Amino acid sequence: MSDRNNATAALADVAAEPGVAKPDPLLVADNVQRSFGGLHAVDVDHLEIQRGAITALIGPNGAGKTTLFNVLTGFDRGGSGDWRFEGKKMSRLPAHRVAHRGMVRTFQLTKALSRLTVLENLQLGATEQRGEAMFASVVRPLWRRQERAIIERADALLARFRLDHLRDEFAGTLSGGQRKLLELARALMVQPRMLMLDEPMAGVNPALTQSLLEHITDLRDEGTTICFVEHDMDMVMGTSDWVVCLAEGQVIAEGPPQAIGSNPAVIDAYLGKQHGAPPAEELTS
Ligand SMILES: Nc1ncnc2c1ncn2[C@@H]1O[C@H](COP(=O)(O)OP(=O)(O)OP(=O)(O)O)[C@@H](O)[C@H]1O
Repeated sequence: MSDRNNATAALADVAAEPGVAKPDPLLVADNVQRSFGGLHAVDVDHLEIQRGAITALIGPNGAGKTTLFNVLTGFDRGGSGDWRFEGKKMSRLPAHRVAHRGMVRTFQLTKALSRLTVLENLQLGATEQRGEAMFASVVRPLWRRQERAIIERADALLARFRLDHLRDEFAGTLSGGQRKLLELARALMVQPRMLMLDEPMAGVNPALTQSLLEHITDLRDEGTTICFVEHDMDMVMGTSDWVVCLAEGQVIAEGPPQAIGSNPAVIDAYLGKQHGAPPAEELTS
């Protein structure tokens, strides 16, 4: 049985209901809330993410997907609630400690990072997420050993993602798809157990789409749990084992991709919005 079949089989008996329990959850979140002034951007009662599966987080523009990612990964510490990773409390830990425990999110390449080389981006990915820079800088032999290990890992990832020929180029010169691969490689520098991908397909040309999809499913097949936010419904339907739909901060539906495409609450949520609504036929295709 392929790993996608394994992940799908593990979820086969799970009811398609918001907040439903999973057989082997890696992440369990309760009462996660984040408001901006009077706006309840995130208000999730209960959410479980199945270990070893690819979970897509969908929803119309402004549904709260990115905010939920930011709160769970410690990049936005203004939220409240209780969430556990491997059964251990993670709520309100700073991002580097969340990453140290194994939950890492990707970031779009910023202007500042564009001025670093591809290799430097990966080196930074290894240290910033670990929060060990200060300690390491006073223990030089240890620092040198770590630095060598970091470069070896970076080179292995560059080869894996076929970016090795771009190792010493400025990241700003990369194409949209190559940037996405670099973002993925940066996150993998710390060998995460759970990868949170924010719009992995945005700005990727069709030539690189398939290769990016294969990298993501390979990571799942190697045992990494993946959760991604994505507007591209082809990717959601073609890649995910489970889909969670947010609207106005709440989980309004979840289930296997085929069931979500025809779920009336999901179609209503998209059609009720002026922007970011995929046509109904895209949801059901
Ligand atoms: N820093 C902020 N200050 C004020 N409001 C914010 C802030 N961040 C997000 N919001 C608001 O919270 C709501 C949820 O935004 P969020 O970006 O999480 O949605 P999303 O589902 O990721 O949307 P999109 O698909 O368009 O990226 C929106 O109404 C947004 O305007």
